[in-house]
Formats: sequence, C-alpha cells, structure tokens
Amino acid sequence: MTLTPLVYWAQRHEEIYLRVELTDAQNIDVHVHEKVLQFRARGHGAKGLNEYEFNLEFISPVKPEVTHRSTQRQVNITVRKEQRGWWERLVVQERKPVFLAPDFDSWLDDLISCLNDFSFFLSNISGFVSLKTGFLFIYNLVQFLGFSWIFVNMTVRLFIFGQDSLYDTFHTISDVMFFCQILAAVEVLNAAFGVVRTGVIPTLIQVVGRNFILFIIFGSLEEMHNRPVVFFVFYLWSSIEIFRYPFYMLGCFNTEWKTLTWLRYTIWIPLYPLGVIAEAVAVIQSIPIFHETKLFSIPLPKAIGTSIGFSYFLHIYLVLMFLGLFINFRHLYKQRKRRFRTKKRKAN
Ligand SMILES: CCCCCCCCCCCCC/C=C/C(=O)SCCNC(=O)CCNC(=O)[C@H](O)C(C)(C)COP(=O)(O)OP(=O)(O)OC[C@H]1O[C@@H](n2cnc3c(N)ncnc32)[C@H](O)[C@@H]1OP(=O)(O)O
Repeated sequence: MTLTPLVYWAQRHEEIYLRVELTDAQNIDVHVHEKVLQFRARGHGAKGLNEYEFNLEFISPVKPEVTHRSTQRQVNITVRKEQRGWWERLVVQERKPVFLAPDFDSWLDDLISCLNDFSFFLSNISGFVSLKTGFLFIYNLVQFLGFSWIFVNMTVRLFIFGQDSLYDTFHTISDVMFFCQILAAVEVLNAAFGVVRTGVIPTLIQVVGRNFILFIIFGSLEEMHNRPVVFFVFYLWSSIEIFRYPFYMLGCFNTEWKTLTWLRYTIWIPLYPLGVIAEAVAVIQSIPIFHETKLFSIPLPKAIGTSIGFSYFLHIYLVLMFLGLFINFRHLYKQRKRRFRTKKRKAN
C-alpha cells in the first residue's frame, strides 16, 4: 500500500511552496514532468518510518526545474510557475486530495510582508505628498475631467450635428457644468484661507460672475435654454479650463510643461474678453424675458403701485461685468508677467 505524507501548500505570484511533513527524510526523489509533480522519500511520517510518495497535477503549467531542501522536521519544495499570476487552486481536480492542506503559516508570512510593504510605501509617499498637495491634485483632476468632458462632448456634437448642436447645449451639458461650477466655490475658499497663492477678489469675481450667468440667466429662464449663446459661453469657459487645471496639477508636484504654462498664461488674452462679451449677450437677451415674466422683481408698497424689475439690476450688472473684466484682466496680466519674468531670471 502507498503511504502519503501530509503536504501543506502556499503560493506567491511566481512560485508554489510545498511543505512535506516527513522527519529525517532520505532518498528524496522529486521531479516535475509537464504539469505533474512526483515525490518519493523515506522518512518518519504519520505511519512511522516508511516509504512515502504522492503525485500532484497542477492546475496550470510550471517550469520543469524543482528545488527542495530537507530539514530535520520537513521537506520544503519550491516550484516556479510558467506564467506569473495567482492560481485559484493548486490542483487540476476540484476536490483537493485529502493529504493536501493550505499552509496558513506561509500565507500569514505573506500577509505580514504585504502589510510591511504597504506601510513602507505609505510612509514613503507621505514624505512628499502632503495632505494639501493631495487635496489640490484631486480637486484639479476632477475639474479637469469635468471640463474636458464638456469640451470634447461639445466639439464632437458640433462636428456631427453642425449648427443644430448650438441649440441644445444646455440640455446636454448643463448638469456637468453645474457640478464643476458649484465645486469651483472651493477656489474662493482656497484663496481666502491661503491654501494657494492668489488673490481672493479676482477668484470671487470669476466664480460669482460665472455662477450668476449659469444659475440665474440660464438656469432660471427656460426661454434661454435653447439659445446658441449658451454654446458660446460654455465653450469659452471650458477652452481655458482644459489648460488651467492640468497646469495646476503639474504645479502640485513642482513640475511644469512649458507649452502648457505658455497656453495657461496666454490664451486668456483672447478668451477672457470673448467670454465676457458672450456673457453680456446672454444678459442682454435675458432682459426682455425678466421684464415680461417679472421673475425676481421686488414688489413695492401699494401706494407707489409698481415693482422694481430684475431687468434694472441687469443693466447695472452689465457695467459690473466690464469692471470685473478689467480687474481680472489686470490680475492675469500681472500673473503672466510675474511668471515669465521669474522664468527669464532663472534662465539667466
Ligand atoms: C465680489 C463679487 C462681484 C461680482 C461681480 C460680478 C462681475 C463678474 C464679471 C466677470 C465675469 C467673468 C466671468 C468669466 C468668464 C470667463 O471665464 S471667460 C473664459 C476665459 N476665462 C479665463 O481666462 C479666466 C480663467 N480663470 C482664472 O485664470 C482664475 O480663475 C483667476 C482667479 C482669474 C486667476 O487665477 P490665479 O489663481 O490668480 O492665477 P494663477 O497664476 O493661475 O495662480 C496663482 C498661484 O496659485 C496656484 N494655484 C491657483 N489655483 C490652484 C489650484 N487650484 N491648485 C494648485 N495651485 C493653484 C498657482 O499654481 C500659482 O502658484 P505659483 O505658480 O506658485 O505662482
């Protein structure tokens, strides 16, 4: 009758480990042919001193060379997998042989070494990725993905549907634009709490200005939803942001790509005035609608007998817009000069 020893097994991505429970093993013969490992040895097992043997047909191919090392208590066998990867089980048959069991000690060693590697990795990255950098990077990444989606979607629709695409921009794009612009409030907080080196006023003008157009002019008036002006405003906003946010993302790691830096600090020169002109057109188009619908108008006491229409405020807003454009244009011009002056100095 053939006696089989107890065999414990474990795996790594590249190797299989077998631990054969035989003490003082001698005449060890272990080899692999195709996917089958054959083991034979004499030693002290469950049935005392005897000849013990077993065969294992692996679930996947292994390399023909096997290494083994015998200690007083056991025989350790290492087999290399043909292809790197994780096996769902060791042997080809679904019911594992009765003499085979998982080697929990080895799995535990694996887990501990994995945890050690992971904590080493964490302690390493925390050295150079601070919480602030991580937060800014994720914020800029989310904005970049949002605005890229908007820009690509609008461009593709323009190519496919031509002029028709100008009329349904709000229905197809507004949800993502709402998300990105609400999130942009974070930039005002970043400036206010000194998370980034920038002025609060220019950021506030930018965020409040855009959100006014998005939520009040477009969002609250259904009559504006199908107007082509929505297309121009969204396209101009997203054209700058697909360069601005990746520029900040690289900046988080003190890296820069010269072309991107140049684009970030240059394309606002035509885009900002065009953006404000598009926004002004939207405001002008909305004035008669607010006038007719009396939406947001402030009722006055009966004695006076009328109300202050929101359209009056919009006339004032039109002036504020160009004031805002002036403040931000000057701010961006200074930022541009500062950026390129520092570069030139560094180059000298
Ligand atoms: C008080 C409310 C009044 C309301 C009145 C309303 C009137 C509104 C009228 C105006 C309407 C404007 C509407 C907008 C229209 C358009 O957008 S049109 C399309 C074209 N638009 C643009 O070109 C403008 C794009 N926007 C911006 O550039 C900014 O929002 C800005 C605030 C105007 C300027 O940015 P700023 O941050 O000051 O400049 P930078 O040089 O890029 O940054 C300075 C440093 O800070 C770092 N930094 C900034 N932000 C981040 C970030 N998110 N993540 C990481 N780092 C950041 C940046 O790297 C710089 O650091 P250094 O390199 O070390 O200097």
